[in-house]
Amino acid sequence: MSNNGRLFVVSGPSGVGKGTIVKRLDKSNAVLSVSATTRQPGKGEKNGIDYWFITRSEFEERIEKGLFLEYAEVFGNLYGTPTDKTQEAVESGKDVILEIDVQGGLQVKNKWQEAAMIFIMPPSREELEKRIRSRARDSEEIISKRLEEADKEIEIGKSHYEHFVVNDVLDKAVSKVQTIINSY
Ligand SMILES: Nc1nc2c(ncn2[C@@H]2O[C@H](COP(=O)(O)OP(=O)(O)O)[C@@H](O)[C@H]2O)c(=O)[nH]1
Ligand SMILES: Nc1ncnc2c1ncn2[C@@H]1O[C@H](COP(=O)(O)OP(=O)(O)O)[C@@H](O)[C@H]1O
Repeated sequence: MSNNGRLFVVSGPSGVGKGTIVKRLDKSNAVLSVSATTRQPGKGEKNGIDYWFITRSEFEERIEKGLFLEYAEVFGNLYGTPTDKTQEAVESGKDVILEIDVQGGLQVKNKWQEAAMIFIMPPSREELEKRIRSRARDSEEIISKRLEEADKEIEIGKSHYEHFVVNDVLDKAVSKVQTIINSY
């Protein structure tokens, strides 16, 4: 059928502002995919809205059953995109936005060549560090891990993604991502 929605992968280092950007995209013809994760819910996070919070054994069971479009371990926790919800949305003509890490992004691209790959870049390393700190939820150890990982993610992003948006001024970054989505 011709009126299927499209898949948009949005990746970028932790703290760059992916979550903030995707929340502000036009949802009239697009949905945000809700991932499953084994990490603990953060303050104010709701099951089924921010993530599907499940145990590691439930997650592993779902891997065995082949229920994930992609999954990856990020900072010690498993994260995955449920295939059924994505499929349903796409078949109903909705675009689906996947805010996932680069490992997952590459898996999606392998299975679904038409997926559009968008990478969010920080204006600078200093600004990235500031944003990670501004969330005030990570320990020093986790913060330095996230920064180390950021360099690796950016390298992978540069070689495998098609669209790059620097998240400097938020409104501008949102409209650039929106323009990319609208161009498909
Ligand atoms: N591969 C994959 N990565 C995901 C998924 N959901 C979230 N992530 C990524 O996991 C990382 C950690 O997410 P989270 O715990 O929400 O923290 P934060 O995004 O860094 O604030 C981020 O890079 C997310 O993009 C998913 O379903 N699959
Ligand atoms: N353009 C921006 N300028 C300044 N701060 C931003 C900008 N975009 C996002 N932030 C802030 O940076 C922090 C990390 O953003 P978040 O969306 O949680 O990142 P990610 O989902 O990539 O981990 C949040 O405190 C958010 O409010």
